[in-house]
Amino acid sequence: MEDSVLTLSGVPSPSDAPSIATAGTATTRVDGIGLLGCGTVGASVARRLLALHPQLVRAIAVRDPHKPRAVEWADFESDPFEVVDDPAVRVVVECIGGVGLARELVLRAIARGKDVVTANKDLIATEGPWLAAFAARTGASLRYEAAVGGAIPIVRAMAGSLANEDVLEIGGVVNGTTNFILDAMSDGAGYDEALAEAQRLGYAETDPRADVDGHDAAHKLAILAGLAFHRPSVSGRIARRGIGALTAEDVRAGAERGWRLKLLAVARRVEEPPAAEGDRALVVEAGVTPAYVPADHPFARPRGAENVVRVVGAGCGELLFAGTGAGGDPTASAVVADVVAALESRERHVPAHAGPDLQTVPLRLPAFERVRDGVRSAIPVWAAA
Ligand SMILES: NC(=O)C1=CN([C@@H]2O[C@H](COP(=O)(O)OP(=O)(O)OC[C@H]3O[C@@H](n4cnc5c(N)ncnc54)[C@H](OP(=O)(O)O)[C@@H]3O)[C@@H](O)[C@H]2O)C=CC1
Ligand SMILES: N[C@@H](CC=O)C(=O)O
Repeated sequence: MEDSVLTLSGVPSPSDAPSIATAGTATTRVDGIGLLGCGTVGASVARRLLALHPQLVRAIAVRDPHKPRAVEWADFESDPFEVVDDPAVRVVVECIGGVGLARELVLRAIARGKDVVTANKDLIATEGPWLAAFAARTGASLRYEAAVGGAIPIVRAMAGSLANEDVLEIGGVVNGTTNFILDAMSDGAGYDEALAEAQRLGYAETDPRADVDGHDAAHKLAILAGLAFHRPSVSGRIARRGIGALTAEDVRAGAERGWRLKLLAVARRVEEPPAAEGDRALVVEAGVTPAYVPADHPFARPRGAENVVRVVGAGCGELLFAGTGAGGDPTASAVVADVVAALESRERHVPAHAGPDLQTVPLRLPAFERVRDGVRSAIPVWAAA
């Protein structure tokens, strides 16, 4: 039983998990909240939680407790493990990011049966499938609405209202930083100045290469695809191209034809091989790529740090989820909703997927090719309905 949880097919199985898993799984009965990280997202979360539930916030851990912050809190902790271990903390809110320390902290919280809320798409898109299975074993819950689309409630919609939909396609514009940059470039700004502004506004990841190289969008697409197609799905298998090589000339060439240049992240069903031993295998085309989008298409609409996720289902038809996809306050809105759901335990947490991993093949789109100054460029065009 233990092995089946820790070795989900094709998903990395951290070697330290068994010892942590057996370290203690007692579920606490308190309602305290422990916040890990108080940066762009964490500070907004702290302000919202302190306004809503001041008596429930037990501890906030940061790297540098002496740094000035716009959060009214007297005693910042420097040891996040102490916050996780605090018997008064039942809900651990991870806003540190990355897959090193954050992963250790989330594992520890789950091992102790505590509810975990995280905005960390990197962690969920690389280890989410087995973390969810691990949480199911210890009685913990794992919620990550903020990991995709900032304030847009797409994770909850996919895990709840659309859980039984036959999804044919999911995706769209899921990275606010790159959308902000491409938008600014179409208004005449330079790439570097637009990126610097996105960083100043708190949209970009700590290392902005995660945004511009398409990693962040691939993480979000893996999470969406897992939810849409009910299969363990990790971002390392998603074909990815970023926006770093795009020029103002590329933006202009599209605009002349009525197209906007967007970083798209889309997964769509292409085939379904015959059932094997009761488990349906499922293949989807998935990719992150810059693409020209006709100006009247929903994918062309996001401005600045906005995102749009389109779900196309056999039953529901086309559904659009749009809104602010990055920044402290919009992301905190989703984090706090998860915290309240965990406190009230009134909604089931995001399900652990079973069965064979989602099989992905690269997204195929027609390309617009042109030669300028002897250099050939080919940028895909989103021509689908
Ligand atoms: N920014 C955004 O728009 C969005 C971000 N996210 C995700 O939210 C998460 C946080 O992002 P963001 O707020 O932008 O990141 P920041 O870099 O602004 O904040 C990170 C926080 O983690 C703290 N931290 C780092 N190391 C430690 C440590 N060893 N012990 C305790 N605390 C530590 C930092 O402390 P200190 O302040 O002392 O340096 C800081 O408060 C990431 O997973 C990100 O991908 C999700 C959606 C949107
Ligand atoms: N860096 C991310 C932040 C939100 O997820 C983005 O730009 O979308």
